[in-house]
Amino acid sequence: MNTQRILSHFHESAEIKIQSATALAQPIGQAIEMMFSALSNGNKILACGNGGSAADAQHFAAELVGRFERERFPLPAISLATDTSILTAVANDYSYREIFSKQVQAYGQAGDILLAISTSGNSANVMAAIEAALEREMRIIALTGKGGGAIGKMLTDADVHICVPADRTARIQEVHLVTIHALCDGIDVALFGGDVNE
Ligand SMILES: O=C(CO)[C@@H](O)[C@H](O)[C@H](O)[C@H](O)COP(=O)(O)O
Ligand SMILES: [Zn+2]
Repeated sequence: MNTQRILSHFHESAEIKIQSATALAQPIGQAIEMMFSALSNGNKILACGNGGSAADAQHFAAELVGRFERERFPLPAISLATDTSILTAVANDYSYREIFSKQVQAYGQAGDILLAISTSGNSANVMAAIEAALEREMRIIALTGKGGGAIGKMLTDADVHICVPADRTARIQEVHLVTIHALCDGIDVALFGGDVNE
C-alpha cells in the first residue's frame, strides 16, 4: 500500500479544517447562541441526516442527552435517524423522502431547532424535514458543504447555515464532526462558563 495516499488524507483533512475554522467560526457561534437560547426556553433539538450524517445526528444527540466533556444535567436532543422501526415503516408505507419529516411533524414544536446535516445540501428527505420544521416555526441549523446545494436556498434569515468550503464528502463530514464538538463545547460554556479544566 502506498502510504503517501494515506498521508494525503490526513494532510488534506487538516488543511480543510484550518480553512473551515476561519470561514465557519462566526456561523458556529451563532448556532451555539441559538441552541443555548432554545434549550434555556425549554425547547429541544432534533437532528437528521443520511449515512455518515445519520451517525453525526446520533452522535450529537448522545452528547446532549448524555454528556460532552463536563458533568451536567441531560439536555433534550433527538436523532431522527435512529429508530429503525419508524424509519422502515415510513419508508415502506410512504416514501424515503418522508422518514424525517414525519418525525418533525410528530415531535417538533415552535421554537425547537432542527439540526439538518447533508454534505451535498441536496438530500430530499433532509429538505422535507426542513420544510416541515419551517411550517412548525422551528429554526434550522444546517451543516452542509459543496456550496450548500438546495438546502442553502431554503433557509431564512432566522436560520444558520454552516457550509464547509469543500467538495469532497469525506472531508466535509470530518469538518462536520469537529463542528458538532464545537457546538457541544459552546453549549457547556454558555451553561457553566470558563473552560473544561476549571
Ligand atoms: O459517509 C458517507 C460517505 O463518506 C456516506 O454514507 C454518505 O453519508 C451517504 O452517501 C449519504 O447518503 C450522502 O448524503 P448527503 O450528505 O449528500 O446528504
Ligand atoms: Zn463517511
